[in-house]
Amino acid sequence: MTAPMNTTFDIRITDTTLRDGSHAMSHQFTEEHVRSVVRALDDSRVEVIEVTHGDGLGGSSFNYGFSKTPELDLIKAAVDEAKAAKIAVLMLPGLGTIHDLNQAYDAGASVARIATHCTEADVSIQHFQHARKLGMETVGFLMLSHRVSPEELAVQARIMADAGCQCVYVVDSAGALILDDVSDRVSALVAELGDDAQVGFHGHQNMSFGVANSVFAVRAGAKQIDGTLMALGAGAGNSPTEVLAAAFDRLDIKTGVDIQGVMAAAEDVVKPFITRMPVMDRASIMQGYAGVYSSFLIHAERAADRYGVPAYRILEEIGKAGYVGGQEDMIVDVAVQLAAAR
Ligand SMILES: C[C@H](O)CC(=O)C(=O)O
Ligand SMILES: [Mn+2]
Repeated sequence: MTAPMNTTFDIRITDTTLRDGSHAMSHQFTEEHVRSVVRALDDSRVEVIEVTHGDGLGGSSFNYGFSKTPELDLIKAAVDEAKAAKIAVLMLPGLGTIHDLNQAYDAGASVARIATHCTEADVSIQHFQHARKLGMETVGFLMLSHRVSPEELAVQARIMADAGCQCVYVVDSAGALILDDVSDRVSALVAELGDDAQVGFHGHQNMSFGVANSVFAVRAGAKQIDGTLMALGAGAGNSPTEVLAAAFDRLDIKTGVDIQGVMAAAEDVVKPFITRMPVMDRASIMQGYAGVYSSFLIHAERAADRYGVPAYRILEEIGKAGYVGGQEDMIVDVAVQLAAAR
């Protein structure tokens, strides 16, 4: 297996400010945003930096929201700026294609992170095979991992690993998992995958458990952990990279990250350009509580303004309906029904 990470450290932090943070920025990142964030993260020895539209390669669209700057230009800028860090891209099969992956690879991206709903790992098989053929490091994202049991999740992780995935992530897309929920899922994946692939964890702050859940993940055997500067990300945001680095250091879990560097990156580089600070408010807490995909927040807020119904109510109904990523267009339907029922 190609070594997915530097084994000098206990775990590897991947920063996804420039991908998950794209949701909170309504996909309006500029080349200058990318260059300044990559420079700061690279100087702080963060080993992997993800850069893509919030919904992955090819995400810029009417359904998901148009990017201000073509993502290939952002990826090229990141590659140009990074001295040591690897640049990662996310793709959701179907939304992004193998053609998009080839273009990202030609632009210099070296880590392919392929994301599927937690029950649909089989749609990622050809993408992992292709990414490995290109020589890219591979990561699998099992989104909305709270929706299935640890055992069911492990079956899906096995599908990804057999296809060539080198690290399968438990992705808490809704910020719905709490402590043991994370340990149980990570442990199940570690037991299933053994030496065949590592396990990672990607957290959201909707119920304020991002960092604590990441600690539980590491204690259960996770080797890769995601964060974003200033928590910039979908819903109430992600586990903040600067807090993860500091907390892991206090727990003597070695990450290799310069803590002062990422704190400065959050405060001096990212905070000034944030247009909408991620917060734990009624709507985002409801996402965690009702198990709703964090990326739905901005869509629900827009529908709330348009149809005069509260965003938290729209999200509550979406939780009951069990919608998954890709069903962004259904959010308007829910708002219309709530407005009609009023
Ligand atoms: C495409 C999603 O935003 C991926 C992700 O970060 C999550 O599910 O969480
Ligand atoms: Mn996310």
